[in-house]
Amino acid sequence: MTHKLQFPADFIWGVATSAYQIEGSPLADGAAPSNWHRFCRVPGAVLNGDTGDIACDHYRRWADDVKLMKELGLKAYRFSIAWSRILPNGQGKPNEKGLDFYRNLVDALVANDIEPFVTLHHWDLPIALDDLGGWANRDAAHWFADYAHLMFRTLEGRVQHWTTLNEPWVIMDAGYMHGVHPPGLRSLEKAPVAAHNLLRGHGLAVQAFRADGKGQIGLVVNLEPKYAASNGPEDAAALARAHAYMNRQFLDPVFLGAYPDELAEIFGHDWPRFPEDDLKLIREPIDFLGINYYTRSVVRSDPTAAPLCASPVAQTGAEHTEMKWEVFPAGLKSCLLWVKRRYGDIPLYITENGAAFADPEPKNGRLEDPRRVDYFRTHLRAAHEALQQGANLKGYFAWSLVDNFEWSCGFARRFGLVHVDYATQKRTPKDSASFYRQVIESNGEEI
Ligand SMILES: N#[N+]C[C@@H]1[C@@H](O)[C@H](O)[C@@H](O)[C@@H]2O[C@H]12
Repeated sequence: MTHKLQFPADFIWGVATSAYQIEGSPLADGAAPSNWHRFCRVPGAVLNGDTGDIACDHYRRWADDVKLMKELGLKAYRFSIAWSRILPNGQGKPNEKGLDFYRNLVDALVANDIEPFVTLHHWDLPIALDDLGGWANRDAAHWFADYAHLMFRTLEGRVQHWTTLNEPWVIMDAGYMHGVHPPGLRSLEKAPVAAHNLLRGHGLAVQAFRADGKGQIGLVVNLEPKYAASNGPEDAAALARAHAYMNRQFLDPVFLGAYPDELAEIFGHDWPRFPEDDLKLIREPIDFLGINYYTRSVVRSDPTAAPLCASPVAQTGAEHTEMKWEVFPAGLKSCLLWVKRRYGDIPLYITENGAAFADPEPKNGRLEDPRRVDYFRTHLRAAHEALQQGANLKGYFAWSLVDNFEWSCGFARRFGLVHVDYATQKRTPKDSASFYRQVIESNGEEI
């Protein structure tokens, strides 16, 4: 049954991808390897030993993919720029062919009335900078700001919506705390330093944008609402720690100018003392916030799970995706309203929302994915409820345009509205793509 939902007339409907996950050709036309190009070659790092060497071959098929976006009726396209195509050494002399790729992509999007939303950094750091310590090096903030400034000038007037970082929490947690992303560290000492330098880089890039950019600039964070497993004080304290570590660690400094107190408790003597000027820089005002939402988690106190001492409690009776994430649309609404209550009426975009399910193979040019259709339907309804309750929501980007390289899961998890046959690179729109096209055409009425 469809509901007649009214979204704002200027609501933006799009899809999202990222460079390393779809482009392939990581060393083409003067590009240098990224940290992910190297990390994929660490035995056991990526399921089935998959790499982004080919991925969705988007670097070569970009024009056809823009045509596909047009056919799907998309109004906006969120994508990231591969830093190591632009600055092979991470800094210094730009690679003109790398700049040309993104100039051509953006021009094709604009020519097809598809609004480009550009993410400057979606995890793929030039290997040269990784070798200098990556985000644990305080200079990383300046390397990033210089790269950002170059892109603002290169795409000036063609791109009106920029975001600095995609999910800095994942870069910190997966790359520096748990070692499952590059640089593969498990360091209580370096993780908070990397997080802080990511935020400093964000602040410096925003300052560069204010000086030399046009349009709007924001940040993209992943939010996962936390629910206590019981009403007991221990689980409440565990929830507070988990919530501060994942949901407040980046937003409190950006919007409130201070880190959550819980982080000093979590990191203990490894929690650094940060210069006050840093926090002033991090608080550079932004124009909008991007929220990536996938699921929620229920947490309990767990003294054996240092340093957070909080562990997730499996919701066995609930529906889950192939990522083992609970399908929980209400969490999207609570995220949007929590941000408004805590940080004010900042314009919001849902910059990623989607699900991996065990899709069948295409048959006669069609692929039925009812669970993904239902995932989008229930989450769009939750987004609409948040809008009705005052969320300043400006747009929605489905993750993802195409099946793609799902980081440490390789190609074993498919999130796309469009199926990719990786042997032939044939694209086949799934039923969810048709559903989404109707949603866009009706501006949300047909949900
Ligand atoms: N996993 N998963 C799907 C999706 C990932 O593919 C994106 O690159 C990230 O921004 C975010 O984690 C979400």
